[in-house]
Amino acid sequence: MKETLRLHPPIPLLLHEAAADSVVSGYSIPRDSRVMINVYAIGRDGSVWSEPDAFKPGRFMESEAPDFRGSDFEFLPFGSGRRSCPGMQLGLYAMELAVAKMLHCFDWELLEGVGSGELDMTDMFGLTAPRATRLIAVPSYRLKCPMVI
Ligand code: HEM
Repeated sequence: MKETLRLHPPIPLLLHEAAADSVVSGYSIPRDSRVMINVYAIGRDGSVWSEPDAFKPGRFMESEAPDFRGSDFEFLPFGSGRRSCPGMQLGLYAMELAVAKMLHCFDWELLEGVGSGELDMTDMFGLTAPRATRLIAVPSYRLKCPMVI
C-alpha cells in the first residue's frame, strides 16, 4: 500500500497558501502566495528514491524507510502539517480491508492475451489521479463457505 501511495498518490498536487514570508532552498516565498506541492514528482524523485519508477514494496521494509504521516517530506501521500489529511487512518483501514477482501475471497485473472507486464499504469491528472486506462480484471470466487465474505 505504501509503495502504491508513493507511485500513485490519489491527490497528486497539494494546494496551500504561505502563512508568512519564508525562504525555501534560496527562493523567497512572500506571505499569501499560493504554493503547489507536487507529491507525485516528490515520490519519484531519483535523488531520494532508488529506481524511482520501479514498484518495489520491499523498500518500505528498510529501517530508514520514510514515514507517511507527514514528517518525512519525500513521501507525502496524506500531506503534512496543520492541513494534512484528517481521514488518514480511516483511509488506510479502508484500503487494507478492500485489498485483503479482494485477495482473500477471489482469484484474479487478466483478460485473455494480456500479460501483467503490459498493463498501462499511467495516471490521469486532475484533482485526484485515477488510472488513465481502466484495469479490467476478472475475479472468480474461491471460497467454499458463503458465510466468509
Ligand atoms: C487513502 C486515502 C486518503 C488519502 C491518500 C488522502 C489524502 C489527502 C491529502 C493529500 C490531503 C491534502 C493534505 C494537504 O493539503 O496537505 C487530504 C485532505 C483531506 N482529507 Fe484525505 N485522504 C484519504 C482519505 C480520507 C478520508 C477517508 C477522509 C474522510 C473520511 C479524508 C478527509 C480529508 C479532509 C477533510 C481533508 C482536508 C483537510 C484540510 O484541508 O484541513 N481523507 N487528504
